[in-house]
Amino acid sequence: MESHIAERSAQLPQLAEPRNPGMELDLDWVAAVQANTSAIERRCATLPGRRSVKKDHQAAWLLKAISLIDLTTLSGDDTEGRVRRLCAKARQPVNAGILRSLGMEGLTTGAVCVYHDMVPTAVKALEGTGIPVAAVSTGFPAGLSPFHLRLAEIGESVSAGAEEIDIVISRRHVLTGNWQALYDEMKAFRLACGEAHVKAILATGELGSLRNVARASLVCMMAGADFIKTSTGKESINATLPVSLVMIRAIRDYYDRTGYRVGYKPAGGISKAKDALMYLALMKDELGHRWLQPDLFRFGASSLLGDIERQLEHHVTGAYSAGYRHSMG
Ligand SMILES: O=C[C@H](O)COP(=O)(O)O
Repeated sequence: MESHIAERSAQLPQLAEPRNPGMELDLDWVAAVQANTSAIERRCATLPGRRSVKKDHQAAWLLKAISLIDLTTLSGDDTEGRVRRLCAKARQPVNAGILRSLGMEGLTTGAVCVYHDMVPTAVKALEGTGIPVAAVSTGFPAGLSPFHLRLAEIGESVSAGAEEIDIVISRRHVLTGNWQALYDEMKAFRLACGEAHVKAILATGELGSLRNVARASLVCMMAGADFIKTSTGKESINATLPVSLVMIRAIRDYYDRTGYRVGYKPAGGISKAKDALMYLALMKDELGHRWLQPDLFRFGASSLLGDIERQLEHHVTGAYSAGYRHSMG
């Protein structure tokens, strides 16, 4: 059992994906974008029943999910100690004995995601591991600080060693249909990131309609986003399956039209292993295996890993441990 679980969860050899360079803003394409809400909701309603994977398959998918987590702490009371503990968890996400028995020693999370002030601590704690640090930026979560400060914040996080920058867009540009302003803003953010990869947080729960989500996704990709991400985790509605379907299909359309693969990051409120499996099934159905690699898919999650660890422990030992035994920070 062990070796084939490891085999099934092994990542594809690292593929060199060219970065999305973006393109001119194509307002005709943006205007033509539609989202059929009832068809999208019908499609998502079929997911929970149809896609349950069992036993060894489930363990393999859960191990895969771990490699795709941006292990996150974004709290006002974050301390260096909490971030160091989180980084230790990113380096060894599951109890060593369990990983050994599943043949998955060396497994890590996809990244660690923190506020700017915590970047140096995380970079130091992850030295030599190859695990990147992601910084939320641009006045996260509201994104309403002065524009020049939002650009400067990106630069400071990159200088401090963040390899990934999660920016927040100005929701008002979407709500007022000012696609040029959204495009210009996103383009400036991408430029400020330099070599660091940029994830565009749309805050979908605040965009008013699925059509707006689809159009904002497209404009951010046109402006050079490496990833599009649902939420900050601070909106009252965060990642959902319908929003994910809309964003994933926007990614597919963009790929079909330009040949560039953009990544997807659902974030906020994903805390159960079974929910993670549903997202992975959706990705596989809509975009295929290539999009299940850390360079093209991440979960933004602060507590998902704890539940996955519990499920894996149950898989190996037959018993569930209490949730408090799997705290993150
Ligand atoms: O980007 C990540 C989110 O802020 C995490 O949200 P969560 O705490 O609901 O998992």
